[in-house]
Amino acid sequence: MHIQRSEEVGVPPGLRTPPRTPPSTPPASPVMPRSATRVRRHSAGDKKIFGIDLYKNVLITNASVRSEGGEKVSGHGASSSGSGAAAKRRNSVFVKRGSVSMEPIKKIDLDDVYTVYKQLGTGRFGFIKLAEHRQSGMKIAIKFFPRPQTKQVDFIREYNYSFFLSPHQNIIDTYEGMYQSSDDSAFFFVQEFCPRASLREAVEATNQTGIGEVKTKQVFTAVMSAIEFMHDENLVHRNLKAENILIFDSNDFSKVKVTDFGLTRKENATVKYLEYTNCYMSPELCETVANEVLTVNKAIDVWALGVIFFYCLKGRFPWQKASIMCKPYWEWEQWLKRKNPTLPKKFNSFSEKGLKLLKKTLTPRVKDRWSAKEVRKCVTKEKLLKPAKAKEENYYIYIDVEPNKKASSDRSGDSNETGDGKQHRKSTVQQWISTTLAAMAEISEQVVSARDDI
Ligand SMILES: Nc1ncnc2c1ncn2[C@@H]1O[C@H](COP(=O)(O)OP(=O)(O)OP(=O)(O)O)[C@@H](O)[C@H]1O
Repeated sequence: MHIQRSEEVGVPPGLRTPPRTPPSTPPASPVMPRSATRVRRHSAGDKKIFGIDLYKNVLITNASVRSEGGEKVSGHGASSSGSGAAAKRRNSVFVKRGSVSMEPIKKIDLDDVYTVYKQLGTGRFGFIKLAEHRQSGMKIAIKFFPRPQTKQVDFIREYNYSFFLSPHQNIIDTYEGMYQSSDDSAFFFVQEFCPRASLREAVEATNQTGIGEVKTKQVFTAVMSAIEFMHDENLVHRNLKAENILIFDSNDFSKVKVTDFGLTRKENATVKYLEYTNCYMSPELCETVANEVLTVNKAIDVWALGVIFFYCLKGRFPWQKASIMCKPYWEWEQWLKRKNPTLPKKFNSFSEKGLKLLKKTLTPRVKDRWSAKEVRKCVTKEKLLKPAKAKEENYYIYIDVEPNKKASSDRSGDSNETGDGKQHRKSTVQQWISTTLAAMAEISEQVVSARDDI
């Protein structure tokens, strides 16, 4: 299936759609991103159009990826088992060979088409370089996937999600075409270049003060539009982080786009967990052991959004890892579970609604997490921080604690800590140590039993 581009409005010369059959000579130019066509922007109606056209293709790709030995996707009934029904389904997939998702990977000599400049970023799976399209002089970003480390199916999947999500105004534009360097060293595809910075760099530039409420609202309006769009289509990004949010203008943050769809999967797909954690990962991800199979859930993205929200406003991360072995996380969890009456100090500057957003995104109970829509409503409509004067006060103390403990917890924000306060703090640390030790013992038991299962 190919989406028609009858009117290629505003396309620079030389950036037209390529012929559907692969040219015998290397393409003279990258081709236009889907968003350069006259595809109307994100609205309820558009989603329907995309839902039929775009995502059928993404599903096809997923199915073809499955049949080539990729991960299993539950919910669509396909498997690589080779049963009669599955074979039939695979056939129907291959009938679609003329579709964009099945187009060939073209081998080109990079230097014939582009002048490649500096590296813009590196990730776990590849690297991005700034380049200039020789024919048009246009600056573009090339995403490289080194071979042989990158499996072809992973490259095709990422290209397809990136390309088909491109029409959304808050998602990076990906130009049509999958390529392979002539020396076989890498696969690559081409994206629009973001000349400014990622959200990570923007926040780091504030020296741990955060980008403030106005810019946070701007960033979240854009990001939530993209994520709501993906979630409505039952796609989960799975790698939301400040590095993957690109800011095109550093002054008012009016153009913000989400990138990196390398881990994007359909909701309910089953994936193997790899031994890797970062500070955006939810506790259910941090708790898994290597090679454990997980079901993809939108709540993974919602947790990461909570971390990004905190990061934007505070200029630092709430914790390194959402595990009770990480004290800052443990303290937050204890407060959420009402086991500790005192809100950790780093959350004091949030307004009642800002704190509610954190409670409803950074909750270990997956079922209690908000939807992307609820996050967007709260961020865009509510006041997120307390007025500057009130920031030092600690309003959020649960009242259902023993009276003698309450006296000390009320004063926990004071620098002149009393004996009671010190005692309380000491017992909190002791409690954390004993919980951590117990959890470590439990986890090592789980690891042993997981190995025994194999
Ligand atoms: N179009 C672009 N323009 C400018 N910079 C970009 C662009 N795309 C990505 N970058 C920068 O390069 C970094 C790495 O890119 P990307 O996240 O796509 O790689 P990755 O290998 O998928 O990384 P990860 O380890 O997160 O999976 C990004 O964090 C971003 O800061």
